[in-house]
Amino acid sequence: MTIKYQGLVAAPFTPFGEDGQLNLSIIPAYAKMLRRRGVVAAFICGTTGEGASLTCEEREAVAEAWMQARPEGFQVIVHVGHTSRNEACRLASHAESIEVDAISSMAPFFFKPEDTEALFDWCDAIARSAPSLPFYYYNIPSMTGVAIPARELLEFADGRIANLAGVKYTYEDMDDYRACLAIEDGKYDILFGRDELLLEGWQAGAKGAVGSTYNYASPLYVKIIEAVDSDDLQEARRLQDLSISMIDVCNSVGVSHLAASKALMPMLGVDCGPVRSPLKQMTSAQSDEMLKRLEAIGFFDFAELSLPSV
Ligand SMILES: CC(=O)N[C@H](C=O)[C@@H](O)[C@H](O)[C@H](O)CO
Ligand SMILES: CC(=O)C(=O)O
Repeated sequence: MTIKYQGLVAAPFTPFGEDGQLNLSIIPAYAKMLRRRGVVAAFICGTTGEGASLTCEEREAVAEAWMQARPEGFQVIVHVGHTSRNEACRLASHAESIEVDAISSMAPFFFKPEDTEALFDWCDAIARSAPSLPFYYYNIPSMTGVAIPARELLEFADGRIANLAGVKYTYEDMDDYRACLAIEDGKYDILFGRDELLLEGWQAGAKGAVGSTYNYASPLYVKIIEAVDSDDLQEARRLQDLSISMIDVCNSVGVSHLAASKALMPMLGVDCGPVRSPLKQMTSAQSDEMLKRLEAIGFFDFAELSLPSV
């Protein structure tokens, strides 16, 4: 399989109105904004999209909205993972019926696969429900509690899942990451998913990356990739340090990183509204504090945004 995604893939927030219901009307502007800021595709209804907090009907509606809104050449990858395999399979066939570009599933996170074979069975059933679409296993042990090395899954599944395209790799096991890339010299597309380690991922051989912070800080990451590609490691490290400081700020204002960073989106012209229960919404005092701290690290310059007038 040739490499499919080259560059930055954003994992969009799911837009809600103040009533907590889906607000699909902003998705066309969201897709255009991402593309204008150097993003090549969207990975929807995953972690950042609060996929696990949506009903299946809502997830289908979000996928349909992105498919209708997407600009020419912009790709849509749909996360279909669920704790019920039947629901995941149903979401996969829906995604195929609306002709999305690829699907992905994380491991189930309540009853968990106990070994590689059980994880393979899970992925196999979902991949077979959308046989015409590339399937990516979404490796995210921090959220699922499933830390089966992705290399083991790929080796076990090799030749058995015809549409297995690769892994969306949100973990910091760089040995395993490299081992995945090395299988038959790059047979699989291994999308890197730790934004704070993009430099390390790119040096290891990543060609594509999926992340939440590419929603609002893509210009910074475009420059990290350019710096690594031109062997300017000093500059790449300086820029990656800015990414780490930015993520540290959003991690330390008293709510989840997701809730804090979702509150940045109005600055990009796409107000994604509140987060959904059980996540906590940030207060306006926390938001002011976050903006002050982001300004102090130069966020508005490196993310190419203008400081909101509050
Ligand atoms: C747990 C989580 O949301 N992981 C995201 C993607 O997979 C990342 O994009 C992180 O949000 C990002 O690396 C900041 O920690
Ligand atoms: C960041 C990411 O990939 C996700 O939200 O699923």
